[in-house]
Amino acid sequence: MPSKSKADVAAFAPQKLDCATAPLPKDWPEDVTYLTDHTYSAAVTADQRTALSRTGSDDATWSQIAASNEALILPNPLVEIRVITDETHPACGQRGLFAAQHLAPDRLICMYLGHVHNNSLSDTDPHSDYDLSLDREIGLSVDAVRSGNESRCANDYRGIAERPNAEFRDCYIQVVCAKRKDGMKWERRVGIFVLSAGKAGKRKGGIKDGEEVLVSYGKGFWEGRKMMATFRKDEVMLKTAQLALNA
Ligand SMILES: C[S@@+](CC[C@H](N)C(=O)[O-])C[C@H]1O[C@@H](n2cnc3c(N)ncnc32)[C@H](O)[C@@H]1O
Repeated sequence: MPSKSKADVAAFAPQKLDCATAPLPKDWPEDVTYLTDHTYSAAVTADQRTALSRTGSDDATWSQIAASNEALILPNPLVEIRVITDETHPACGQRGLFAAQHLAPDRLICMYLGHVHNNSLSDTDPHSDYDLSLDREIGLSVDAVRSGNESRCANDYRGIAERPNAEFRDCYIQVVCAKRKDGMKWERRVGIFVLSAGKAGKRKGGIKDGEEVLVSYGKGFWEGRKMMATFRKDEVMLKTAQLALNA
């Protein structure tokens, strides 16, 4: 297993979360199911599921997140979803994710939850803007278009700020497992983390209370949207993608 950070493992106390009774975050979209954990497509094989809890040589440095981590409380107390009303914001009218308190460098903000599917064409929604690779080697991604948590509201920094203040990072999370002696196992997830302070400490301030949490989707995301917009003759989508690419 990867090395454990003391802060992450000190207070292990698995939470039993109930989707049906968990209160929804403020401004949660009505047509999207709020998830307390991933759901899995029937096309995901037992081997792929098992591979998610197997560790490899590249992941020795990944954080291990205990079930007691504050970012796993529902709704997440570290962030708040807001509908953006600022007309200069490129995602005006949509939602964004904002810090509800100061967030220090490297802190886990939230897990990227959604429907885990395999990367075959038949199990992938090509129109989803919420699909994130979980593990390329295992061939799994997580799509939050119809179900997810606060993380699905994180916008890309382009056209909003000079640079991102957060990033998607691979990690392990403690999950309950009746088959194991100790009743738990580590399973891989992707989380949104505050960027590290950097060697020169330029980002040591982390994310301020009230600041928008901004990640980078990567240039490929916007190039893909540009291509789709051209194909669909969707002028608004094309303009947004071009603006993001120019930013
Ligand atoms: C994962 S969602 C982010 C949350 C989204 N704003 C919402 O309300 O659900 C991705 C979509 O958000 C919008 N978006 C995110 N970052 C943007 C940016 N920098 N400029 C313009 N639109 C952005 C785009 O419509 C994109 O397809």
